[in-house]
Amino acid sequence: MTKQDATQTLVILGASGDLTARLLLPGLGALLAAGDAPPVTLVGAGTDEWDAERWRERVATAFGEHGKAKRAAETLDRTRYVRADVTQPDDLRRLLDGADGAISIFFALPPAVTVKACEALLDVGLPEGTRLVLEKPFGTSASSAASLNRLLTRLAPEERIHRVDHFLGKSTVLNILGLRFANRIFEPLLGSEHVESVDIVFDEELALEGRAGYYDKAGALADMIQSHLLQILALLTMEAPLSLDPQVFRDGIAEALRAVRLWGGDPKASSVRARYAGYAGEAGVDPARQTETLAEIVLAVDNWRWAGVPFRLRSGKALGTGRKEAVILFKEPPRIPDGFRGPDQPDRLRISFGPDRLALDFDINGPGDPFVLDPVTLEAEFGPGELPPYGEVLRGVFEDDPLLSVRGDVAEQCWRIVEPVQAAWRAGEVPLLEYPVGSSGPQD
Ligand SMILES: O=C1O[C@H](COP(=O)(O)O)[C@@H](O)[C@H](O)[C@H]1O
Repeated sequence: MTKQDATQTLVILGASGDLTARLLLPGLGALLAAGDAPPVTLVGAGTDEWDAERWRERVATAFGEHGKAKRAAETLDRTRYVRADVTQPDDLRRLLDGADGAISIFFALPPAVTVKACEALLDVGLPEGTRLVLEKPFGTSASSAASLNRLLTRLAPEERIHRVDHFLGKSTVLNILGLRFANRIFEPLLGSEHVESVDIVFDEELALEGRAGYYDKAGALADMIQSHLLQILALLTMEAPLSLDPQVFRDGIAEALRAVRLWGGDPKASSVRARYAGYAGEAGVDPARQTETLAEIVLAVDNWRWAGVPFRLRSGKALGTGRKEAVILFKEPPRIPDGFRGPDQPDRLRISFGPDRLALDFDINGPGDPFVLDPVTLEAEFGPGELPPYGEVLRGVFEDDPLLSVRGDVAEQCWRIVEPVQAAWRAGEVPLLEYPVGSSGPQD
């Protein structure tokens, strides 16, 4: 039997939630249609009173056209929904009874419920080889992440624990590795000798999209910066790994993040928080909570290569322009020969996360007068990856390959980095600014 023929059971805890419908099931559908997918038995567990037909319809809608592919159609035929309280061992036992082949349990749950479900699983006892797949946010602080890590290691070894960061399944994000480590031309320039600053920006036009229940408790800092943007920062700053072996590669990520601190150590000078006008009145929002919908922090990567280079990480919702890119701004040349005239645009490498594109901005002698400088841009399109990010994440899970999942110590590091900012915000040391919907964010 080949690896592709080995049956898998995917149990989704939190199956009636938004994440399952919006991202997880479409990702599964795409993976099942991709050709080399294993047969997957899908079990959905949630608190809603759904019958089998309602669940099947939900899965079929999320699969869309992919549902016609052989593997996806088989999954649709076999899928079942179980109404369950996933914090109760007896309910969990019922879910796992009769599971085929290797089991993956996906926790699409809020952090507090995830902890309770893991505690209940200790009572159940898991079949050998079970994988645990955990959505972000992984804990709510460095210490809660550490205690969740301790709990998880009582259930499964680290290599079977997949902490999901779907940005690590995005082809452009992964292309940072190819760009840096499969070419000679960029890597020698990446460091404090040549780089002035780095911006990692994920500005969205989207607002809450009916996700207030989750988002209002998380806020932009935890939703985007503590997780996704720090992973991008790690990929941009890590040293060349010896290989893409998960242990080696994730050691590199961990080492990069261990060097990260708040720029200047002062959250008042190095962070901005804001929310869009009208947010407090939206359905499901608790105005007393002071949740930010835009966060910005400046970080230092305090190691030999990057010391002195500020990294600005920013993400916001309901903005006028969806700007999603990492921009590496290079220093001015030491001297431009006398006699050159014209525009002097900064040299920049822009890695865009949607549309997936790479652009290099620099100056050359343009047409006409040879001593007049013209700005030019070299662009390359990446094209989409074979699978959407959640499809890529699930492929890693089914293949027992934790390469694209966040290791336990890394999750703790990411909280360690943002905690001084969270503490200063909670203490009211940094004002909560407001910005109009559709604007470019708070004005200075
Ligand atoms: O995880 C999240 O990511 C999305 C942005 O990622 P995308 O792949 O959908 O572009 C963000 O909108 C959401 O708030 C956050 O939870």
